[in-house]
Amino acid sequence: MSTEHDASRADGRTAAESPSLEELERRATATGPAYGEDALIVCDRLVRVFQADGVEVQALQGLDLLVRPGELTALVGASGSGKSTLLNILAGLDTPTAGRATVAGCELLGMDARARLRYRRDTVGFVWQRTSRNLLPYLTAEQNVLLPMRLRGGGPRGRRARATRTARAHALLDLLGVADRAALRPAQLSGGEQQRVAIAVALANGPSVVFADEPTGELDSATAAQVFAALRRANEELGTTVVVVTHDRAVSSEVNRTVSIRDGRTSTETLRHTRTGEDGAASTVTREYTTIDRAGRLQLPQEFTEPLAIRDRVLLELRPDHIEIRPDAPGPGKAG
Ligand SMILES: Nc1ncnc2c1ncn2[C@@H]1O[C@H](COP(=O)(O)OP(=O)(O)OP(=O)(O)O)[C@@H](O)[C@H]1O
Repeated sequence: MSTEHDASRADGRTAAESPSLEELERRATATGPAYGEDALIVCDRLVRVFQADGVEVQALQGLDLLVRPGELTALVGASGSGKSTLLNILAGLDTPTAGRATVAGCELLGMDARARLRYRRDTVGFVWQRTSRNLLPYLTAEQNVLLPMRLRGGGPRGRRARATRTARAHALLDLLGVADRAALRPAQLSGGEQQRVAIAVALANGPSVVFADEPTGELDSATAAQVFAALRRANEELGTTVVVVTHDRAVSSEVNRTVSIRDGRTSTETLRHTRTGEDGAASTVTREYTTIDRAGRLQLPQEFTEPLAIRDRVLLELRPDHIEIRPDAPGPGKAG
């Protein structure tokens, strides 16, 4: 028997459309887990509206995103979809018009200047597209990595502490495959080497998350693959959560989770994992998902709706393990 039939009422409205008073009371008092309770990054209905020449631009339109500790996530999307706006908010450089954003327990909306400074110095690390924004040109690679540790201050002083910091800088440069470049200045390094040193700088103070905004935008594809490999190594070896923003869809093959942003909202998500077959051979399985926002809204991709001429409304049927979505049946007037 169809669940659609079960859910129908005499007034033609379904139980979901017209819940009973008891159901409304139950929903109001239900205390499920808080949204994003186990996530490191929580974006809850983020809205960012810009005013440009009297025109309102809705860069983020209620964006929901959860990133769990230890994930390596790519955010992809067309130009203008809202990626940089989101990253600027998560970086603490901009504030949303509405909604909530939390990173490693820090509420980004209510932070005063001092908390914001601490957040940017200790909790998060950044790698930007332009290498000149990442590295100081008059310092060597090693000195660049040491700088955030020095600026942090507060720790032990003296020769021993200096030796510990230097050893950490070397270990990070080594992890990222640029230890032999430690004594060189940025101008003496290739673009890919500069970005790998920049990742070491971002990791210097042991942040919970590294945000990278188009870190391979100025690199050829072979060099870009090396930089992605360095980000992956940081993620795997140090457990650092990494979020990479890019318009390059090819990164999907480099990371386990790719979230697409469309019109200021998350729209689809691709997950990759490795499966070992019965013969012991490993293969990569990739699945694409459509995301459902907190209000239960689902964006149906055009390639699904067009062939079935789906418009305006659809019929939903609840099955034991899935939901069926059907085109609206032709009305009496239309049926031949
Ligand atoms: N400061 C601003 N003032 C006015 N409009 C802005 C501002 N910043 C961004 N926008 C608008 O917000 C929308 C989203 O921009 P955003 O830069 O976040 O997109 P994006 O996905 O990062 O694009 P790209 O890949 O080209 O960098 C665009 O329509 C953009 O024009």
